[in-house]
Amino acid sequence: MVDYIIDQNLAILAVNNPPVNALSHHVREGLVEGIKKANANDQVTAIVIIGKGKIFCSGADIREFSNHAAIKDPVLTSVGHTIENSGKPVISAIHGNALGGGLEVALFCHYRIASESARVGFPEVLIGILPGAEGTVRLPRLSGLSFAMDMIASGKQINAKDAFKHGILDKVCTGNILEEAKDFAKKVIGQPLDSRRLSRINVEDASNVDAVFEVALAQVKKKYKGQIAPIYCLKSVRNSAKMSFDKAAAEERRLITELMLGYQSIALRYSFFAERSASKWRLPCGASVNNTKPSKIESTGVIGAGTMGSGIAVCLIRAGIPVILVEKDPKMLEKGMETISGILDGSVKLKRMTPGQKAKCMEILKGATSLDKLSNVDLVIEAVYENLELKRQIFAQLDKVCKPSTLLCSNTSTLDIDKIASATNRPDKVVGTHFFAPAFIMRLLENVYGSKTSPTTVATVMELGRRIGKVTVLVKTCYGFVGNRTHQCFGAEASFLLEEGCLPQDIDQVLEEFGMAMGPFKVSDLSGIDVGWRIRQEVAKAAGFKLTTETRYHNGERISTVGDSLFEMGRYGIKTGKGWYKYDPTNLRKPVPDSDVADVILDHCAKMGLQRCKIPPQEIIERCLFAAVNECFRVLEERVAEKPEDIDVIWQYGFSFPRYAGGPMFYASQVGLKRVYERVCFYHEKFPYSSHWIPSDLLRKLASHSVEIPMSQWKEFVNGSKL
Ligand SMILES: CCCCCCCC/C=C\C=C\CC(=O)SCCNC(=O)CCNC(=O)[C@H](O)C(C)(C)COP(=O)(O)OP(=O)(O)OC[C@H]1O[C@@H](n2cnc3c(N)ncnc32)[C@H](O)[C@@H]1OP(=O)(O)O
Repeated sequence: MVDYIIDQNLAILAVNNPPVNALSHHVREGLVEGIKKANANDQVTAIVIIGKGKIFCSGADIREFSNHAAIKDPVLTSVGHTIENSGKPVISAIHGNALGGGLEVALFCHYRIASESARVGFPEVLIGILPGAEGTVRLPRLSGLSFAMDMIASGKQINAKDAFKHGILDKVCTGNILEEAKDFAKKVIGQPLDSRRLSRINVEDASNVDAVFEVALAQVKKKYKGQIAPIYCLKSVRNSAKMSFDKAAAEERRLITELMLGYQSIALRYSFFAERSASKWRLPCGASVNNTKPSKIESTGVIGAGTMGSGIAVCLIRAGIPVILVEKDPKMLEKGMETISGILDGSVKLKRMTPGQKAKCMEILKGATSLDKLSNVDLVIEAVYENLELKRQIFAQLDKVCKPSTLLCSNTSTLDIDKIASATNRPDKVVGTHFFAPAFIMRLLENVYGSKTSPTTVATVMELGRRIGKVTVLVKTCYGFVGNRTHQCFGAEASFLLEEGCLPQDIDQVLEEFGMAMGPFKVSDLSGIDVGWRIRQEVAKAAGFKLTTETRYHNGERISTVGDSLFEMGRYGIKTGKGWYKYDPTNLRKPVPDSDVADVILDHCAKMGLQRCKIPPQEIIERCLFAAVNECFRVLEERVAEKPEDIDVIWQYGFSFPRYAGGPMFYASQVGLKRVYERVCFYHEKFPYSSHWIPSDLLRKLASHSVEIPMSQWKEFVNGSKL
């Protein structure tokens, strides 16, 4: 796992642990052996540590952390001490990335050089820990306190040029990194090493540490609300200036141990792997990412120049994929093109894109008013409003107009893909591509297969998601798919809580304190109360009844229409300056609780004869989350989602579920399924008119076991395969 190569008078230690050169046990062993061997060889005058493949080193092997008691010697700090104490100079030669423990290895070395394109960083905070092999004690000795606090607490990666500027690197190389490392090594042979050993030098500006810490702490608390690790990162860097090197390193060890055993880090490590596992799709027929090739997509069409269509077009052109945007009303088309241009202008303003890049994007965007213009594209995404008949008409027409190989995708957020596909003669090439609004910002893409969608079609839209930078999850068709179907239960309970005693701000506050980026009523104001109203009207129409503000039940199912009263008052949310909250036109980001809304709610309750009472925060959390969790288990049971990780990724990226709480499925696993099941049964008894409280069979089966079944085994209980 570490290749030992002698090249003239140099020993080259090449870390060889694909795919990302993580510091697994054998790598750590190999580094220690290599350093010792090189020191014992009189012919060797200097040592170079380099990574094989595309990367220097991605850091500690995160998988080892789940069984940290079994982490075998040598641990990374003793590897590092062997490197630092080497009597011969050790140079790290960085290309690709040096992350976390990988950067720590470099900081143990006497010299660090890197390719121009290399990036370095301490992403540990993103998995809820801190750099635990003296990174928090060593970095400030090179870069100063303020920079170290920012870099470690944010987890951001910086490029080689910036790393050089901040003292982390000794040289930025333009040529072959190994050749440059060899030349560099020859120049430093024989030079004294003590001043190059970071454990022997002091932190500059140590006297300022408390002031620097307070400023950084205030920023971190605001930016990473609710998260523990960023604060511990700052504390550990502060220690580096207040204590001896050895004492600060021992404290760092104590802090990382505490973090690693904590709930947030366990959830964040789970989230890291869940996100990666989502891309490993598999269909019930056995086709999977490993055995199915995507088709080539070189041109696309997007139908509908409204908010969604424009947003989707931005995602495609930003990735260099040409788009024909079709909108039958020329004025709407013009407006859509302007919206797209405006979105890209925003990116230029934020320096996420140069004006030249914007111009290139606009060059590959064409407008059209007829579907005929899509005859030759490889893939079409329909993004018209949510109406099954309209979508079926469009798909039937596309089937006639487009070449036989064109994939036909719908951005429907709820409708059955099979019903759309059956309007065509190519149901194998019909698939759902459900973007979340605003499509050019939200990273989630929920791809939906129908009963006839082919593996190649699935592979193609999964690959398209990757190409446009989305976190892409595959699910099976059903009403609302995974995201909206499970989130609807969450929203329904939030509305019922309004009818029983809460105000919007009470519910939002509790759920924000739980960790949601925004409570459901702030989200509703942002997305538009009119949008929710329209969806509810469509659903009622499809179900054959008229929904009014008087409706309380349909088919024995409780319905809350309190939001519809706001719609009727023209309170659509931020866009009208009033919704669940009121907004000062000069500060639309700040929702202000509105006594008029309280009056509407109280009035609604009085009219409906609903008794109000005080509802404790714990009930708010349970009602919203457990209702969703129960539905998530049903989704798993019906194999709408293939694995619990897929559901959690959808909630994190679609509904801002806090990553440090994992997702509804992970959360349920931590609460304990027995407890979750008991509470679902309790609410089912209390609220018999909400079918989302009917306990899921899968949840019942799992909860009936005397020991908790690990998440990785839940799938085995689907379809009665295990009892
Ligand atoms: C109880 C107390 C005990 C205390 C013991 C404390 C000991 C502490 C000592 C040292 C501590 C050091 C801390 C660390 O170093 S933590 C790790 C920090 N590093 C990271 O977080 C990097 C994470 N990885 C990435 O950001 C990316 O993977 C990247 C390296 C940029 C590559 O990206 P990309 O090319 O897009 O590839 P993927 O992300 O898809 O990854 C490919 C596969 O590799 C797996 N992977 C990646 N990094 C790691 C890793 N560090 N450990 C294990 N596995 C890793 C990833 O899951 C993919 O796997 P698969 O293909 O199976 O999905």
